[in-house]
Amino acid sequence: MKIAIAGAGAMGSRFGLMLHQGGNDVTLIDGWKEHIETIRKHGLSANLNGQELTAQLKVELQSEVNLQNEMELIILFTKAMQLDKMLSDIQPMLSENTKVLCLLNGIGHEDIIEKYVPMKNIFIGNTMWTAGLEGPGRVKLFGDGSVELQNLGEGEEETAKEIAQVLTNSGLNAQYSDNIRYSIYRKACVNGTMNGLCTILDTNMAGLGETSPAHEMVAAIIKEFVSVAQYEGVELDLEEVVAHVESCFNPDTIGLHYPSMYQDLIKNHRMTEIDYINGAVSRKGRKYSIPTPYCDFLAQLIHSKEEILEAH
Ligand SMILES: NC(=O)C1=CN([C@@H]2O[C@H](COP(=O)(O)OP(=O)(O)OC[C@H]3O[C@@H](n4cnc5c(N)ncnc54)[C@H](OP(=O)(O)O)[C@@H]3O)[C@@H](O)[C@H]2O)C=CC1
Ligand SMILES: CC(C)(CO)C(=O)C(=O)O
Repeated sequence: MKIAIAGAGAMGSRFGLMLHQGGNDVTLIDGWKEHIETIRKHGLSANLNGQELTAQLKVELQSEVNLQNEMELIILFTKAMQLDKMLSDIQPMLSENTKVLCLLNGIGHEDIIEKYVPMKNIFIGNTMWTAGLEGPGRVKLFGDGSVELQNLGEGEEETAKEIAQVLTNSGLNAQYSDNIRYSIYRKACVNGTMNGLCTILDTNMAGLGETSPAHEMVAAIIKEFVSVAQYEGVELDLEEVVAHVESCFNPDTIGLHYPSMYQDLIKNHRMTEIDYINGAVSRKGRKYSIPTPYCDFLAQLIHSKEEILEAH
C-alpha cells in the first residue's frame, strides 16, 4: 500500500519503519529539516528491541510537499499543536480516496481533521506502542504495543478493518474498535496520568509506580476523566481503567519508557500536549460544571515547567 506518515518523529518513524519492513511503499513527512535530510542521506537508523538496523525510506520535507503525489493512506503522527499546519501542508497528497488515520494522543483531533478531509475518509484511533527519538534520523524502539481504530464516516467499517489488517500485517497489532470514543478516553487516561506525572517527577512509568502516592494520584486523575467522559455518553469503568493504567508501571513491558511529554519537555525543552489531555478535561469540566482539581493543577504545573525551561 502507498502510505505516508505525516509527522515522522519517534512514533511516525516506528510506524514508518514497521510498515516499510512489512512491504508497503512508505514516505515519511516531517518539518524537522535535519531529521529528514539525515534519513535522505543515511537512511533511518533504529535500535529495534536491541538490534541495530538502517532502513532506506522515502522522505519529504513538510514545507516542500507541493507535487501531486497521492497516497492511499496517510497516518497522522504529529504533536497535537502541529496537526492543523501538517494537514494544510499535505493537501497535494490527498485525493478524494485518500484515507487519513489519526493516532495522536489526546482528545478531539477530529474537529481539526474535518476541516481538510471528508468524513468518509477519516479514521481515528490510538496506540499503546512507544518510541523515542535519539537524534535526527535515529530512533530507539522497544516493547510491544497495539492499535485500535474506527471509521468516523458511516458505512466505512470494512475499510477500517482493512486498514487495521494492513497495520497488523506489519506487526503493529491493530484492531477495529466498535466504540473508538471509549478507547480514546481510556488511552487519554494513560496519558493524563503517566505523561504529566512522570514529567513533573522526572521519572519513567516504572519509577512513578514505585512511589507510595502513585495509586492515589492516578485514581484521582482518572476519576475526573471518567466523570467528564460520562457527561459525553462514554461510560468508563473506573477500576478497569485504573488497572489498565497501572499495568504501564511494569518494567518488563513498557514501564521503562519515558512518556512522550517527558521527552518533549525535560529532554528537548519543547512545548507539551497537556492542553489536549488534562487541559482538555479541565475545559470540559468547566463547561459541564464538573470539578477537575487534579487535572487543573497538573496542567498548571506543566505550563509553569514549560515557562521555567523556556520551552519552544
Ligand atoms: N513517543 C511515544 O512513545 C508515543 C507518542 N504518542 C503520540 O504520538 C504523537 C507523536 O509523538 P512523538 O512521535 O513522540 O513526537 P516527536 O516529538 O518524536 O515528534 C513530533 C515532531 O516534533 C518535532 N521534533 C521532535 N523532536 C525534535 C527535535 N529534537 N528537534 C526539532 N524538532 C523536533 C518534529 O517536527 P517539527 O520539526 O515539524 O516540529 C517531529 O515531527 C503525539 O500525539 C504523541 O502524544 C503516542 C504513543 C506513544
Ligand atoms: C502510553 C504512553 C506512555 C506509551 O504508549 C504514551 O502514549 C506516551 O508516551 O505518550
